[in-house]
Amino acid sequence: MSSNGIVLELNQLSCGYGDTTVVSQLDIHLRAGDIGCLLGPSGCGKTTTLRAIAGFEPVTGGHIQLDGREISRPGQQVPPEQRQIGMVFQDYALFPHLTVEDNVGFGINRDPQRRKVVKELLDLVKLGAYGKRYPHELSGGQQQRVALARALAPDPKLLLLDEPFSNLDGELRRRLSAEVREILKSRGISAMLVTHDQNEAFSVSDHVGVLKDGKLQQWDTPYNLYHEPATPFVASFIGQGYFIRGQLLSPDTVQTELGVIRGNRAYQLPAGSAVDVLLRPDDIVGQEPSSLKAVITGKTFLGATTLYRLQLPTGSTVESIFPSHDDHAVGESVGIRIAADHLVVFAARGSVNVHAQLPLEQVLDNENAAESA
Ligand SMILES: Nc1ncnc2c1ncn2[C@@H]1O[C@H](COP(=O)(O)OP(=O)(O)OP(=O)(O)O)[C@@H](O)[C@H]1O
Repeated sequence: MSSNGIVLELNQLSCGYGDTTVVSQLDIHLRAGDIGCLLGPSGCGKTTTLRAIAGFEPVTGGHIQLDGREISRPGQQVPPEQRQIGMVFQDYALFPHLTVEDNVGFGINRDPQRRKVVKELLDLVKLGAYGKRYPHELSGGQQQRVALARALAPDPKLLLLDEPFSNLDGELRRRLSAEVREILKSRGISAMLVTHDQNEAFSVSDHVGVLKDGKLQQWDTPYNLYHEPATPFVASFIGQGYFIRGQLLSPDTVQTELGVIRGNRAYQLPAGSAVDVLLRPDDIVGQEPSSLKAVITGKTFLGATTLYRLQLPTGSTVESIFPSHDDHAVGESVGIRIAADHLVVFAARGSVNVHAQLPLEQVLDNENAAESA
């Protein structure tokens, strides 16, 4: 680890294919022992970034440092096998003709401790009894655990995981991702994951970078990405929610159709500015009696809770999570109240009409237009 506790640094990193820049001026610092994640829509450059870190793609701008040592810059790069980076791929990529033990020990053939290390790692991934089996005799989840043990055997400085759970489904996927986090944390292993699954990103990682069109929108904790999104894109890509139009009354209060809402900070916009206020389903709760009424237009039963889509008197739509025993029918009018600790506000890109509600897609289109202007 370098003296500042950072294991991986991407500084103004750019890379691409031929003349096409795919990833542009990325700044990411991963602390030693942390699990980072690159998250974003298909084609935003997640895998390209991971491959650049691994040394499979040259960089066209900026540089990458691992453990205080520069490993990539334009025209110069340390070969992948000399980077001390382990990789786990979506398709496991195990050697079919080698036993589980030999797969795990493959990268440490000359290590006198090989047997001991292999045993320890197989125990770590809960496959101690499977050493003599071949990959085709294992389930998908077990094969991925072997791949993880194999990647950890040479004691890498950093582990890269490219969509490691996407060949698995449902419950197994959720369980294995939690297990992998526990394994990495128990050994203090630094890792960077690529996924397009937000739940997976949140359950595995300490920090998540949201990419859009090869640019980093925000590198932050899952909590902050959800509650303090830095851009309208992050606000819409992460979690659920609707924007309603508002007007800033003072640095921390906004007039909206749901009344005056006080935020948790001073917003850097002049009083009177038109703003778009993000309301997540957990920012609106049921309350009876309440002068604030909304009509239920949609209902999704989620088990412990129910997600309701609500229409406000002005026609705007918001969503709200109710405890599931607080059961209502579509068409019913319910009392609500705002319970937003973290009020997320962006400068509105349209008219100052407080009651106008922009569809999210339009907010994003406006943002795109502003970016390319
Ligand atoms: N070998 C290649 N040659 C040329 N273009 C490529 C190559 N690999 C990827 N690209 C392009 O680079 C862009 C980013 O691809 P990348 O695989 O990094 O995206 P991603 O975010 O990982 O997407 P996904 O979630 O779909 O895997 C895409 O437009 C893709 O078409």
